[in-house]
Amino acid sequence: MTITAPHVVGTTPALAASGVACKAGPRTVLSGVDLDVRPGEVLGLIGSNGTGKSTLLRVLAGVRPASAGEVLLAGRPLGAIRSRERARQIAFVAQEEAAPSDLLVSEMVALGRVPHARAWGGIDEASRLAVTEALHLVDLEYAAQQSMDRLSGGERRRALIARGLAQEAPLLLLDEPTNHLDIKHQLALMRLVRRLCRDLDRTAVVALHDLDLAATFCDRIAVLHAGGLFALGTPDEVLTPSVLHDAFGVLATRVTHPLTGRTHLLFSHDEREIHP
Ligand SMILES: Nc1ncnc2c1ncn2[C@@H]1O[C@H](COP(=O)(O)OP(=O)(O)OP(=O)(O)O)[C@@H](O)[C@H]1O
Repeated sequence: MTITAPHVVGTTPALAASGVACKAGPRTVLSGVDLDVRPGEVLGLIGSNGTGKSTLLRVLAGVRPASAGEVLLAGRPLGAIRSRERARQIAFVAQEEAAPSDLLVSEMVALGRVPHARAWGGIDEASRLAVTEALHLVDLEYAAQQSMDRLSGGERRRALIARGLAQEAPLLLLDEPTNHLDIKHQLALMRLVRRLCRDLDRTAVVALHDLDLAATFCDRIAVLHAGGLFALGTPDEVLTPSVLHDAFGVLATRVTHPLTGRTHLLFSHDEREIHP
């Protein structure tokens, strides 16, 4: 498999996992995961259903303990960082979250500012600006004064992402952020993540099912399969017919977009893998 060197010479990884394992009850879901996330990169996390993408993101975010191994945040053991400090450093947007329905959208997004708030302090000007900016970035300013329970599925998703952006944390961990989004907002969101990392010193790990989005917007891609890290490398290195067949059981063909010249993937079933 294409596993690139785990250590980045001369640069402390923004996030590093070494030998990470995680159990769900008695079952080991993930084991032996070694992964460095380079400052400023967008790292895609792909794999078929149940291969542990969400589990790994939760361990990297510090909201689920590893059963073995260690996670380092900018060189510091994650477990040694207090939760408030961690929340200033890591914005984690989970795959599914029941958004509080009795809040206005702007109030919900302002929850992202809690790690920055002073005790007993109200929302300050910096936080107000961060909330407005986050809503603008996800194209949801128009809904700021709406109740959360009035939002569509895609709007709710964008509101939760806005809450993560309002945290202004250098590390973004996004679990299938494009779920529920229409194609325009999927592309806009991934372009935003790309821009935040390239221009604004953020680093992102993004679990994705859409392999074309992963190919287009990620610097590197980690493939999870069979309880571990199966492949890691640039999209060209990793999104090969061979890796995709092993990891997803499908046949993949690379095609060149006639207008952009970019490589895209077409998929078909491997007849041997189809179950009646
Ligand atoms: N709290 C839990 N209790 C029991 N099993 C769990 C728990 N959390 C995760 N698992 C199991 O761990 C495995 C990995 O789940 P996880 O949600 O990390 O996969 P995933 O790659 O994110 O899947 P998907 O693509 O479907 O979102 C699955 O088999 C799941 O059933």
